[in-house]
Amino acid sequence: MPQFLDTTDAGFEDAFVALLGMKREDSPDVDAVVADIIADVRKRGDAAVLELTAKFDRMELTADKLRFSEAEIEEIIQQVSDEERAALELAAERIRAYHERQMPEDARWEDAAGASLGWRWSAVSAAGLYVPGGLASYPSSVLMNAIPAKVAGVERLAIVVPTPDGVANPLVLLAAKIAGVDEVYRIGGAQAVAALAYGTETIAPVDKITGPGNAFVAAAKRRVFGKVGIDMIAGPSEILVIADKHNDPDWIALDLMSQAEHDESAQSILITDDGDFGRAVADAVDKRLETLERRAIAGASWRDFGAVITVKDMEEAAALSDRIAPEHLELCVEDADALSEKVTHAGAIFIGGWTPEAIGDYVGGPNHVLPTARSARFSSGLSVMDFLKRTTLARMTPDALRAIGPAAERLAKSESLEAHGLSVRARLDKLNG
Ligand SMILES: NC(=O)c1ccc[n+]([C@@H]2O[C@H](COP(=O)([O-])OP(=O)(O)OC[C@H]3O[C@@H](n4cnc5c(N)ncnc54)[C@H](O)[C@@H]3O)[C@@H](O)[C@H]2O)c1
Ligand SMILES: N[C@H](CO)Cc1c[nH]c[nH+]1
Ligand SMILES: [Zn+2]
Repeated sequence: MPQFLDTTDAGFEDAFVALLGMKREDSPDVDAVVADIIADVRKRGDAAVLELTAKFDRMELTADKLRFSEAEIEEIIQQVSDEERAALELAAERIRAYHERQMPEDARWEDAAGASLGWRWSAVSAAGLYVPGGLASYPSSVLMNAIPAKVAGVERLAIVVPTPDGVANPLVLLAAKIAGVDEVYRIGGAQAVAALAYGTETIAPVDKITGPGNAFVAAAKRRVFGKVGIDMIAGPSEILVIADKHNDPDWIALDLMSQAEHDESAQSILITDDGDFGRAVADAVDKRLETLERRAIAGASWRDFGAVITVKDMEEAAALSDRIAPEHLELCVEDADALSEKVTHAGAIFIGGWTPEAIGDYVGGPNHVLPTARSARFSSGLSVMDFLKRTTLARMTPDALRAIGPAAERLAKSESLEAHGLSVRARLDKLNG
């Protein structure tokens, strides 16, 4: 059973704070394991990656097999049906169209002092894209990672994807081909993140690592940050549904289960202003869990991290939602647009009862790589911006230097940085003859 909370209960605040603080993806145990894995890959390169792949993905490889060859890819993707290919192509098209709109503009202007100022965007040179593959396989995550990178103009795209027991998903490889990925490596977990960050004999290091993954992947990305850039912490999935009693409890139950089935560490929460409706949804979940194929994972996640919270009204629901800062927020209420305006901290909002979160996972257009574990308070879903850097531009004319140079000299003196001040003064002296 998930937790049942009611904001009118005396112990609500403590219980809610405990819910927010649940350790799902940054436990010290996970971090210690990950620290050792990264150190091992840094020290022993391919040899460590091969050993760890044998251990965690039950696959004996040699270094020359770490990367899928072109010929292998072409052979494996023959297994994809026309229907699957069409669905992938539709998804790719919609994701590309959405992300093309995100491209920012360069800027250059002259200000009142006569200085020419601006900025210029440029893509990172090489990106490593993590595609999960442990408990489920994610061709959709190939598209969600690679398409924004391509739109941004990244030159080299390298995917890492675990293939447990050596079983490769043909759709993952086809998605990589559709999106224009250059290299695909059959490795996963912290060892793959370390290989991308530090490089090995066969894997050249990248500049930025993006993509979702389980707790080990999330911890590894935290640890390699600084050596490379990372997008965000996109760990075990989460959904918060705010729903009133006018919904079908079974639809809401399925929406909650859609994220619970990703991982035992996933989290699904329902907030409703009707306690009886909350119970009905929980009953519907139990019923669905009897037959759901992934009931072991979904049931564990629902039992350990799930919650049904009854609130007084939707204002209170929005306030609690902002404290949770969920990865996905579904608003299944009468005026969903109005309620969405009241929410600030969420990775992605799905507005109205006709928008199941799963549409966003595949074909909506927005990215499904989203911040988890309350990091939506300060980060956003994957976008072209994650693959771009902004370089600022400044050009002084003699008049501009005359106008603003003395203030720079004054501030340099105040900071006791003599050479700074002198570098300006030398030019001003020249201008003053
Ligand atoms: N937030 C997002 O945007 C988003 C999107 C898609 C998926 N996800 C999440 O991605 C995750 C995918 O997880 P997954 O497990 O299916 O695949 P994964 O590829 O993230 O993890 C599999 C790897 O984990 C490593 N691993 C497993 N057990 C380990 C252990 N005991 N010690 C060290 N390493 C270990 C192995 O190396 C294995 O290759 C799920 O949590 C899902 O919810 C999140
Ligand atoms: N819901 C996941 C993000 O948390 C993304 C995904 C891919 N496939 C299915 N779901
Ligand atoms: Zn999903």
